[in-house]
Amino acid sequence: MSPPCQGCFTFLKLTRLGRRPRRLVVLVLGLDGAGKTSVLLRLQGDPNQATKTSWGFTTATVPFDLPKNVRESADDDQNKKRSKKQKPDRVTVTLYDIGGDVKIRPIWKNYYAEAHACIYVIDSGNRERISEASEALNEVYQDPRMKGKPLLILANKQDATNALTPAELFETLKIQHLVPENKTLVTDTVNPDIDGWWASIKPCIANVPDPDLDGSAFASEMHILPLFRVILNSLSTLEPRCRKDVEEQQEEWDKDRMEQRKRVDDYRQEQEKKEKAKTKGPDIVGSKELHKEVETSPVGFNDEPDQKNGATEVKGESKSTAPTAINDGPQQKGTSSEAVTEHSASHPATTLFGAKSKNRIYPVSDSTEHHVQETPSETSAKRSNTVHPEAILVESASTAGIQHPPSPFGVPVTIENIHTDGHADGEQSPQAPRFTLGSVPPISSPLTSSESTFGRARILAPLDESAPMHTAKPRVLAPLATTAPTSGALRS
Ligand SMILES: Nc1nc2c(ncn2[C@@H]2O[C@H](COP(=O)(O)OP(=O)(O)OP(=O)(O)O)[C@@H](O)[C@H]2O)c(=O)[nH]1
Ligand SMILES: [Mg+2]
Repeated sequence: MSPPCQGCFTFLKLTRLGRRPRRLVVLVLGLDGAGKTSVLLRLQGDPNQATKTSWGFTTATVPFDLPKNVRESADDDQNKKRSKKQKPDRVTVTLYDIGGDVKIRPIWKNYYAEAHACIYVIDSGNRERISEASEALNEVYQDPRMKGKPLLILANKQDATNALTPAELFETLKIQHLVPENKTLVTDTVNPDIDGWWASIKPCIANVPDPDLDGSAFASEMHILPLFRVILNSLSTLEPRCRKDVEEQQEEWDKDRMEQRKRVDDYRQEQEKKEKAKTKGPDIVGSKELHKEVETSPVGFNDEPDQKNGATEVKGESKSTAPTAINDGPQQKGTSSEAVTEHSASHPATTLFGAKSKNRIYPVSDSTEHHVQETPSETSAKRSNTVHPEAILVESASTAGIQHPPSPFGVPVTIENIHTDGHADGEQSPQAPRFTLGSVPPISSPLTSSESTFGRARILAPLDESAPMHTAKPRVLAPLATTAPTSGALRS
């Protein structure tokens, strides 16, 4: 038998000897304020940072060296010596710290497929919310994509007066029925037997820096390294399962996207039909009479085309036929067609715009592709010849659902997720090789109780600064349905 080539040999050496870092994916979940971000900072050796509520998720990719015999290393000298001789397994772990607020919890499920395990953080000092924490945890592990995956429960805030002990949590959480066959759920009082380990509950204080406990020591102390070991031991079954789930999820998202695109196309076609039906008589573009009228009567130009070019029609149609909720309530300053119409009629810039741009009623380009809405926005103009994008609010199930939708316009769009605290995450559609971020007019009215903060997005049509005037116009924005979730990063 011929010896393996040098490259193959190196590869074999790396994999066989366990030196090749393996990437594990672990979700860090729990209610808001439980201490997830604090745990993450602690693992990264940076516990002094102040945390604030995470509106989205943060990821940290951290390398860890797993001692060979994690389970015995604490109390068995022989094993200690033996494992010292053996090189540790090097793993790279991507930890997803996802916000725990009730409004953001729906996005947790978007990460189940790729996760190998979960660290669930509980504020053990907050007895009023233990049942909520238990419900949320049960929901996670009832999902087929999470069932049976290793779980570590951190009974955090053990420094709080009246904090529940791990044993009390063990009783309260009611997750025994989720324990897979031949696996055990253990509290800190039992040294976890790695092979039969499904879940462990570990007392934790995440936000108090301890000079003797760096990230790695903290991970070891908190059963986080044993958790990684459990994952490694089950990787041969976990990995194919994750791959299959991720593929299925991707297919589902692609299907959603296609359906969404179809809805938008149908909507557009319907709009076009109605628009055509309203422009009775000869086609506007071919009408010499209209040309004449436009050139001689700027006032008529402003009034008449507004009725015809789609601005008012979009308003009417969006109310009655939009496949998803287009909210053109008063808070959408400059976004509803109503606002557009008022603006067109009253703002002095309208005349200027109308007089300048014949494209207004004779759209030059791609009019079959996009409706063109040509009302200038006086508030957000950044350059004199820029027509600023109008926006609509759409509703969606969650932030994840609107984070990276495919552009419904066939051109890149910018998505702004608006949050209760007023901050917005500018997100780009994946089809956005380049676009200009429009300045987003603030939402002036508070969100109504029926509107989830994460259920609203402002979608801005693109502006291409380098494009000729007619292509830099704002588009009439079609409604966007609930869309595929994503794995992009939201700022927290
Ligand atoms: N007393 C005490 N406070 C803690 C502990 N761990 C975290 N905290 C504090 O609890 C608060 C919330 O912690 P975070 O880490 O931001 O909580 P989170 O789970 O990330 O919360 P969301 O991002 O809202 O989901 C912060 O003020 C932390 O300093 C702990 O062990 N003991
Ligand atoms: Mg957080």
